[in-house]
Order: sequence, then structure tokens, then C-alpha cells
Amino acid sequence: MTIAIFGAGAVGCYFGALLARAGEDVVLIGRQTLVDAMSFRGLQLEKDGRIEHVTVRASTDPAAIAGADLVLVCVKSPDTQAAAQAMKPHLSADATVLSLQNGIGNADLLSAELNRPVIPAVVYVAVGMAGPGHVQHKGRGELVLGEGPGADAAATRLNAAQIPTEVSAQAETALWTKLTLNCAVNAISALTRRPYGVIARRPEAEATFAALVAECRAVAQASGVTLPEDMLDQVIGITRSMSGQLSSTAQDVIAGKPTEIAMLNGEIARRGAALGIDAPLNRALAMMVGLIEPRRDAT
Ligand SMILES: NC(=O)C1=CN([C@@H]2O[C@H](COP(=O)(O)OP(=O)(O)OC[C@H]3O[C@@H](n4cnc5c(N)ncnc54)[C@H](OP(=O)(O)O)[C@@H]3O)[C@@H](O)[C@H]2O)C=CC1
Ligand SMILES: CC(C)(CO)C(=O)C(=O)O
Repeated sequence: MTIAIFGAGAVGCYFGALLARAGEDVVLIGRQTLVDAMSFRGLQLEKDGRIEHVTVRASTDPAAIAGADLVLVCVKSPDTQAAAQAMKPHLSADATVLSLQNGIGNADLLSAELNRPVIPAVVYVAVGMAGPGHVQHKGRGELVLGEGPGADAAATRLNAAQIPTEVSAQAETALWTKLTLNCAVNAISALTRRPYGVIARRPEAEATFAALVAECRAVAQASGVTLPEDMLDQVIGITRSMSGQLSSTAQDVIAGKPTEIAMLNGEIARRGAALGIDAPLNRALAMMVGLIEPRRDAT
């Protein structure tokens, strides 16, 4: 059976490469530049100090997901709705759909557009594209899946491909925890273009992370989610386990692409405002990243 990856960027190419390497039939749906690069030398997976060429099918055509029994959606959040609309006519009735995306609303958005359950996956990995068809792994690589139809079977296949995956009844808390990690580090990395290890060495870093976490905790609590007590330690842990990594937001800024900031710090600021909780640091970071990203309505 086929596994389709919709949105073959850093995350999609990385997990697609591991699945294909484990013998799964994988098809990547991505842009023409990726398909062109892969027609010459397959997918290049740079991991653990070596580059491996992995043979995977790639297409720009959403119809390539037809017949897939597992679909991993790996587009950035602003592209979620368009991706759902492109996939919908081709999706098998019994396919399991996973959202491998940051933020807390993507699985629900996909589910509403596709009219079927979509399982959120919390993604703990540091990857980037070194060039078209060349994915670079810089750290970690685990997934936490929410519960739902097909989740256990998907986890079994992912684990078999050396992708450490667990299914958790606490997926909502895990998504909020990941959102908080992203709110603490992504925008700062994007605005400064510095990797986490460099940021964490600043004397002001820990207090800044703590203040961002406190805002996220208050908004999460008012939304019915209790963040883990060791949230700040988890942020510091990310800066150590992924010290050389630039956030995905930083990678977007550098590539001149729109970012997911509205679904990260922007989400906390917006939800906080709706709940009567002020989140000035998250609001300021969302505004600053918003000002440097390309927008159609920029003046
Ligand atoms: N990179 C990382 O280390 C991590 C990323 N994440 C999250 O994972 C998700 C994916 O991130 P990442 O892989 O970095 O993002 P990328 O931008 O590298 O990958 C997304 C890819 O999908 C493509 N795409 C978008 N829409 C379509 C479409 N309709 N048809 C075909 N291709 C499409 C994009 O092309 P184009 O750019 O041309 O639009 C891009 O190549 C995000 O939510 C991110 O926050 C989570 C943990 C770590
Ligand atoms: C895990 C982390 C923080 C890795 O950089 C990420 O989710 C991102 O960059 O968006």
C-alpha cells in the first residue's frame, strides 16, 4: 500500500525518505523544482554525517495520492486549506490522514475540509532543505500521534521505519506543549537568524523564555489545557538537543516565504485577547515577524 506525503519540504522529505528506505511505497507531492531534482539523483537524505540517495516517486499532481492508504500532510499552516481542497477529490475513502504540522488548528481544519477524521501529529525533529531534493537532518525525529481511526496502524508502520512514534491520549496537551516550544524559540530565531544554541547562551535568554512560557501557560489554562510543570526545562532542552538549528520560521524568513507566525505567537496573542489574557511578548514577536515576512497586503 502507498504512503503519500502531501507537501514535500523538509519534514515531508525527511519522513518520506525514512519510510521509503524501510521498503514502503512512498509518493511525494511537491513542487516542480523538487520533482526535477529528484529525477536526476533521487532524494538525498543527509543524516548522521553521510548522504544517502533514496529512491522515491515524486509528483506535482495532487492526483498522485489516489490509492494511498496513509497520507501525511506536511505543508506549512497557511497552505493547509488549499492542500485539503487539492487532495479531497483524490483521497481514498479508507485512507488515514495525519497532520505533521506545527500549531494547534491544522488537523481540525483538514478534518472540516476533508469531512473525515484527521489525526494530529506532534513533530519533534530538526530538518531543513539544503537544496532541491536534498534534506538535511539536524536532530531528533519523534512523532506523537493523537488517537483516532488508523492511528495505531500508522504508528506501527512509522516505528517499523525507525521513526519513533507513540499514540497518546494526551495529544491536545502535546500540541499545546509543542506550540509553547515554538512560541519560545521560533520567532527569536527568525528575527535574529540565529540557531537555538547561540540564543540560549545570551544571559537574558532564560528569563525571556520563562516570560513567553508564562503567557502561553495562562492562555492554555484558560483554554482547558494544563501545560507540563517542566515546560521551561523543555524549552531549554530544545535549545540543547537542536543547538545548531534555525527554526522553521527562520528558514521561511531566509527563503523569503510567508511564515506560520500567525498560528504560533499570533495564535497565543489572539486567543489570549479573546479570553481577556494579555500576551504582550507573544503579540510583539508575532508583529515583528509579520513585518519582515512577505505579505500580499504589505505597504
Ligand atoms: N522544519 C522543521 O524542522 C520542522 C517543521 N515543523 C512543521 O512541519 C510543517 C512542515 O514544515 P517544513 O517541512 O519545514 O516546511 P517546508 O516549507 O519545507 O515544506 C512544505 C512544502 O510543501 C510545499 N507545498 C505547499 N503547498 C503545496 C501544494 N499545494 N502542492 C505541492 N506542494 C506544496 C511547499 O512548497 P512552497 O514552499 O513552494 O510553497 C514546501 O515545499 C510545518 O507546520 C512546520 O512548522 C515541525 C517541526 C520541525
Ligand atoms: C522543533 C522545532 C522547534 C525545531 O526547530 C520546530 O518545530 C520548528 O522549527 O518549527
